[in-house]
Amino acid sequence: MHHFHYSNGQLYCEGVAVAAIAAKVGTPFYLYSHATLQHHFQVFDRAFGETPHLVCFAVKSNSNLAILRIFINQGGGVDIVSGGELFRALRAGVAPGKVVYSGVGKRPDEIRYALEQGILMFNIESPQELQVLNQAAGQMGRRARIALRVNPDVDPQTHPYISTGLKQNKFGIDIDRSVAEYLIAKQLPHLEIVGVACHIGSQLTQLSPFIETLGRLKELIARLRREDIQIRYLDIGGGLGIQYNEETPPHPVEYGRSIIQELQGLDCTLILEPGRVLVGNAGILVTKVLFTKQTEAKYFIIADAAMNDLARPSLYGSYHGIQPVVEKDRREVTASLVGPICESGDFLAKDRLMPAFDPGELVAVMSAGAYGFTMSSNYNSRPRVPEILVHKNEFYVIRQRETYEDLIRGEEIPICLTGG
Ligand SMILES: Cc1ncc(COP(=O)(O)O)c(C=O)c1O
Ligand SMILES: N[C@@H](CCCC[NH3+])C(=O)O
Repeated sequence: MHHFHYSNGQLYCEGVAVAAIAAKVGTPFYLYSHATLQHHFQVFDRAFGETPHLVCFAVKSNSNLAILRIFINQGGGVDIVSGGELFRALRAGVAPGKVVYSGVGKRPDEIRYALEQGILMFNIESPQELQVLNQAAGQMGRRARIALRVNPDVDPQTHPYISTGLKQNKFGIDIDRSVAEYLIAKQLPHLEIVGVACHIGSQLTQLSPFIETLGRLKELIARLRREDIQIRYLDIGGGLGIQYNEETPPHPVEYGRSIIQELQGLDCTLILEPGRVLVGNAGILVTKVLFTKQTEAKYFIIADAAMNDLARPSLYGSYHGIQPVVEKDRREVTASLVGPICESGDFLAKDRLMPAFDPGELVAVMSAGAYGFTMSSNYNSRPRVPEILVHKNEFYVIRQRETYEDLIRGEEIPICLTGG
């Protein structure tokens, strides 16, 4: 559903003109539609109907407290990968019993924090982690609920940097070895085996890799049950793709239907960890053109947002739609939309046909709600941009623009350098 739309040649987010927000908050900024976020959650959640399930939003895709709160208010849980994400999610109001914790490198302090809070489940990614968690739980007088995150060796057919379920990836425990690890875990006194977890990659545009994975997970659960290891939760991760350009990913309803069908009679509570599909198309990045520049080789449109604000194009060569905030009659040019950062890899769109934007014009970088702000940095000492949420006919600053003072917070010049 699209709550970003044009009316009288102006881009709107729900009932608010994007240009009016820009006039108030300056550029660049991230802009999200509350209605879209809520709608995406509901559609995804309802796609699993009466099947016992929990939608654990992948915090890494967008960790703004207000956005987490929207999903939590709908009954959602969270998938976290760090102590920092746990802290955020708790601040946003999540019940610890709805938190699953993935990641290949959990630190001892992060493990203790999650144990203290009593999260739903640790998704264990190595034999050593199993031992460390058991020990930590023992020391704290707790019992940790666990799943093993298995690596099924399935090709998700996505960008190599974001595929996670192949043998050569660092993630999970080889599915063929996982039964042996489950048997070890069963002997560890401070662990309670409750689940099986898996996540094969991100931005998947086909159902077949999911289905192939489910087949392997079902087999594994059957084998575990023969070993008298009871599995209550099956966590199948996230990864459902969205349309950035010409992709045709399955609709969440189709995704849900095929999964339910595949898992009939399994008698597990399903856990899902969607990120991108909930937030990706619910947000845009709004930037302003500073200059245009014709060189001998190319035409550049230089904007005030850069790779530090949105890393995806530079990092993965990803496509994001580029649209005017205020439409006007004009030609199209083959251009690169670039930022002020001192790297030639700093582009938001490269050698593409786009409107011939003029200096001073606002540009919307589409589908920027997932892995946009969360992957942003202060490179080139650029303050991170604000995040704005539109709800009905109002807009709310849900994260303020960083200041120069914010940039140096925590830094100190030691006395040995000041001669004091
Ligand atoms: C363990 C885990 N769960 C969930 C996700 C969310 O993925 P996506 O945003 O593709 O739905 C990721 C990232 O790919 C992940 O690593
Ligand atoms: N950061 C990636 C997705 C990574 C998924 C993390 N498991 C992207 O923007 O597409």
